[in-house]
Amino acid sequence: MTTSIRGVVLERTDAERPFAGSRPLTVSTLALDDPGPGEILLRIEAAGVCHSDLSVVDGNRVRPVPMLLGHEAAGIVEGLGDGVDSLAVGDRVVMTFLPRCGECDHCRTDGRLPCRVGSAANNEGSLVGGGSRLHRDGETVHHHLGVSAFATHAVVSTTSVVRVDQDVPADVAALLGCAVLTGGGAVLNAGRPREGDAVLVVGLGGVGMAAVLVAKATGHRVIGVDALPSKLSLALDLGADEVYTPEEAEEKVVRAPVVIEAAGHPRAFETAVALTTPGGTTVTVGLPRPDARSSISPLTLTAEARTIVGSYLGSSVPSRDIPTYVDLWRKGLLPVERLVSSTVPLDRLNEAMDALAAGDALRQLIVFDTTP
Ligand SMILES: NC(=O)c1ccc[n+]([C@@H]2O[C@H](COP(=O)([O-])OP(=O)(O)OC[C@H]3O[C@@H](n4cnc5c(N)ncnc54)[C@H](O)[C@@H]3O)[C@@H](O)[C@H]2O)c1
Ligand SMILES: [Zn+2]
Ligand SMILES: [Zn+2]
Repeated sequence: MTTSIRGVVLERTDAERPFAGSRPLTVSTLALDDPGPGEILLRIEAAGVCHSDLSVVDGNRVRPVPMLLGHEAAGIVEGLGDGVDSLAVGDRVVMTFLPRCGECDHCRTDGRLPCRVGSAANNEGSLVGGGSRLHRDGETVHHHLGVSAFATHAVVSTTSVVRVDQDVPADVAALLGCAVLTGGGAVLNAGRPREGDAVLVVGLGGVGMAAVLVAKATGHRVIGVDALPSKLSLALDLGADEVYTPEEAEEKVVRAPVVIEAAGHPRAFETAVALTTPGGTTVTVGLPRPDARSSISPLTLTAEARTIVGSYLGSSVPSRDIPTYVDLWRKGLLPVERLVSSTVPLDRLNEAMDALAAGDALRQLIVFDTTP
């Protein structure tokens, strides 16, 4: 059995983006297989547009095509595969972009290393159960990061989701799955600021701004750095204490003991290291092109005892960390919904990618008609 769905498929990568006038994303009707053992069928409620989707479109992250994009989303469980007893039909879940087997050597590092099994499936564009559940006119369409949420429905592994209570609205739940887990985890799991430490964030998109919110929610002074003045004023609105362009920050010798790089640009990584105080930690979250190279002096690490930490999915264990963010949100300390800069219909995804590439958006959210 299959379900007929509507979804946004990337037909080919588009290195000419932005503003090339090319339209590599099309809305297609696809056949979605029933969930297999350990899998669930979800009705998607809301999905955010992240730079990691754009990076597949522009070829910076090389993935197999055709691929149904979207990896930051929330949905309602509509069907259960064999052996699924941890979830019930009607549950709301946060989708996370790295399935977690919970048993491999990487999963035993408490979130520091991305699950081996999940990473291998993500690189192939398949589900951890093997193969794809998405087809179009007899052709296989690949999954994006085990999620593929730019669609009316999805089939995913239960290891890709975390259940949340119904009081957490769909827009908040969606953003918890990538921006908040990644930006928040970069601060709490990887940067680990001590009481009184300032947190500096380089790159104030959806992920960096989530880092700003989580750092503020946990009592830290926050410094925001971005190349775009519009992002600096937004960061002040969201609670940053000070904001600078990279040039201003270097000129004024602004420094912090925990610095998060969330830009995905080699120059931003250099800025992040330069703005880290001696003895401090630079956490790099951005995913630049594979051939990108940065230049830093090894001496700034040795003689001044700095640490550089890489962090994927915020070094998170999603089932442990999402409830923490939900608690902060319930207390009014983490206004996740403020990361939504606009809502877009499914058939405007090409324009949404252009807006993101131009720096004109934080999180653009696709919302679906949720009447059953
Ligand atoms: N590690 C992970 O698990 C993970 C998860 C999600 C996203 N990402 C990556 O994190 C990065 C940020 O994602 P996003 O969705 O927030 O992107 P975004 O495009 O919304 O934001 C990036 C921001 O960086 C700024 N920027 C670019 N170059 C800069 C520079 N040299 N100095 C200062 N600021 C600069 C841009 O103006 C923009 O505001 C991307 O590379 C994305 O692929 C990583
Ligand atoms: Zn993402
Ligand atoms: Zn694992």
